[in-house]
Amino acid sequence: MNNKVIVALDYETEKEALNFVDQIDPSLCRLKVGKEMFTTLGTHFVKQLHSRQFDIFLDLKYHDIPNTVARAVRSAAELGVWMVDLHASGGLRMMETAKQILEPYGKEAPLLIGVTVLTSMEDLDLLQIGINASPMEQVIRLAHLCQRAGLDGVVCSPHEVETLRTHCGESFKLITPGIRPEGSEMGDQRRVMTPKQAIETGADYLVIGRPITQSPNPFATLTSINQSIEELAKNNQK
Ligand SMILES: O=c1ccn([C@@H]2O[C@H](COP(=O)(O)O)[C@@H](O)[C@H]2O)c(=O)[nH]1
Repeated sequence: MNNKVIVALDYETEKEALNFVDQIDPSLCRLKVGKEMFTTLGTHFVKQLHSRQFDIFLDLKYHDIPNTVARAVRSAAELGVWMVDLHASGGLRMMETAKQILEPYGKEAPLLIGVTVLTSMEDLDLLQIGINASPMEQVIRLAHLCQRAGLDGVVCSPHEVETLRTHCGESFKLITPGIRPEGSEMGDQRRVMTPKQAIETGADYLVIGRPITQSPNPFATLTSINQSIEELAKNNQK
């Protein structure tokens, strides 16, 4: 079971998404349902993926007042997703309230993850929204806040993984979008690494969308990424 790759299912239609999903199985990857597909298809789509036994990361990046976010997180828990996220910049009280509402679910609760600084952002983007800090500084600050709120981990770029591992410890989950296999287009992403580099730096999970979903052969691309990760693991065991 390769547990490291989470494929971002950012398709326009259910048909396109299921066409890909039906070529793969849960031993190859987990799946991320984000704003585009959830807004179009809703919980029905997540249930369809669950019926195929996939672990689902519901990536809706909640950012609202504490009560609203907590109730949305509870709905995600009721849906049975494996992981759900919120924007850490929503603040400590928002995150603590979301964590508390998951208490009755015990071990069945989804992993609750804080989004730090979007991987599409660099220094200038932060300055434009009034944050006079580098992405690294802001990610560290928000990751500490997430830990204080009792969250299970953060979304960050692969560039911050090594530093966060030192600051936040081994069990704090580090989820990294901004993954670009060699030769693939950056698109809107800014803080990127290849799958191999991201694993080497210590990321727990790699979120990969367009390099797989827009590949002429998504199955082959996913397989080749998995192979490169497995080779690394084998080499590290030697
Ligand atoms: O900081 C973030 C947080 C979330 N994402 C999401 O990950 C995927 C990445 O897709 P690519 O096509 O591989 O760029 C996408 O669904 C984003 O919403 C992120 O990129 N950065």
